[in-house]
Amino acid sequence: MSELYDILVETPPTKVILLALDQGLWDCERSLAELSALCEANHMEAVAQVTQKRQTPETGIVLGSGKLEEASLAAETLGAECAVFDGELTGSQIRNISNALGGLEVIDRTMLILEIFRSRAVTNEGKLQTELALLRYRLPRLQGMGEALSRQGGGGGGGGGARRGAGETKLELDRRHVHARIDALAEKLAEMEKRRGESRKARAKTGMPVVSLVGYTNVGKSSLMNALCGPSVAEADMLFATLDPTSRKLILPSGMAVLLVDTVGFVSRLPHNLVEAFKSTLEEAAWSDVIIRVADAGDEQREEQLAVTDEVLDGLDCADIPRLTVYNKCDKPGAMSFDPDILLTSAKTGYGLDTLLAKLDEMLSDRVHTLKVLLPYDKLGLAAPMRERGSVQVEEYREDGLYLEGIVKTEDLHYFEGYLV
Ligand SMILES: Nc1nc2c(ncn2[C@@H]2O[C@H](COP(=O)(O)OP(=O)(O)OP(=O)(O)O)[C@@H](O)[C@H]2O)c(=O)[nH]1
Repeated sequence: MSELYDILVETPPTKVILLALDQGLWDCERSLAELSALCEANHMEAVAQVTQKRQTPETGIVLGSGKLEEASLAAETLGAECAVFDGELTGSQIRNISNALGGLEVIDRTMLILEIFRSRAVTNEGKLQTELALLRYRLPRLQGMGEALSRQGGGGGGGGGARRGAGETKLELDRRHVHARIDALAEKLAEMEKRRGESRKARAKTGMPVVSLVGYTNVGKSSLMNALCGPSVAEADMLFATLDPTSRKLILPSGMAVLLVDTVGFVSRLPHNLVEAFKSTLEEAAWSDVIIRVADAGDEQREEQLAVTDEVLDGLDCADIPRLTVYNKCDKPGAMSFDPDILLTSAKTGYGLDTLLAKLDEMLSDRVHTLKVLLPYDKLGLAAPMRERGSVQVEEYREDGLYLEGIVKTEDLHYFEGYLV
């Protein structure tokens, strides 16, 4: 993150012009608003937007030549250095549009999202995955792209030349080199994926129930995590503040300790290669005991977004994991009104957080038991499952042993048979 903040402080945002083709397939205005926020998240400022309503794209240049002339003029007048198209473009479309705009650099929505993911990646695996996704997407589009993206903080971090490819200009990006880099990245990632599986197994052994927060970007997942566990995860009013899953320990009212996992936020029309690239990140959700689907109570599209969230989760083999829906940001003016059947929360004011915790306790209740035990002094090791995977509420060293009152996981119950009080 510090790298990003340095860039934000040092340089003014790159001015860009947004281009969109409105075929009536989705809410174009809303999509452009999201694109503008994406630009902001990548240190770019949208100074104008040019939209054309038409059923079929113009051959080669997508928008009509008159529209592109209009865009070219607006870009020149407003000092835009780059045009961002709200959709996916092929390599030749990028070249053609760039030519029609007098050589202005052209990028597309997917590239922008991939670049944001790359610059926000925290873990080594996240960095490699994002670089791989970006290189794979850029490879057939090398010509026609310029430097606006590469100026947004390429390089740095990620061990030696590990990230050079993603930050270079088109001239430096020799196809052969990119191919070799893609192969090397894919190989390293396969290795890491294997190790990741092993660490998941290790986590499963610790036995703490896992609860993951999933949902669209900016709905307040990191804020909820902070409000529930105390501050520590970076939070920003920009998209994609979270790239890698972050886990924190959360103590429920019953005393049960759970691992709360924050996952990467979804975006509308998530590019296919991006889903692939982040599959292992989203798969965290598949390893949970409970999935909390977070929606923005003030967003009109919340139900559609929840449906997309479910679709993605279903593709990740999560069908049998209980889901809890939380409508966050209920403090916002115009948010949903109170309904006893709906779990409304505000990470900002703390409203509903107690109910959320109680609900988690209820959903996980069959996972734990409350016990009173007296462990003889030669059996003190048995206290470990209660200390590490449950919680100790009363602890007294007595003449005949250690007296404990607390919570243990159901699968640990057998350790205490024979010592119950
Ligand atoms: N009014 C209000 N704003 C909130 C609430 N929760 C979060 N926000 C704001 O919403 C913005 C996004 O919050 P985050 O917690 O970063 O959202 P996220 O879902 O983790 O986003 P990604 O990391 O992009 O997936 C921030 O500006 C928060 O301050 C809330 O309950 N009420």
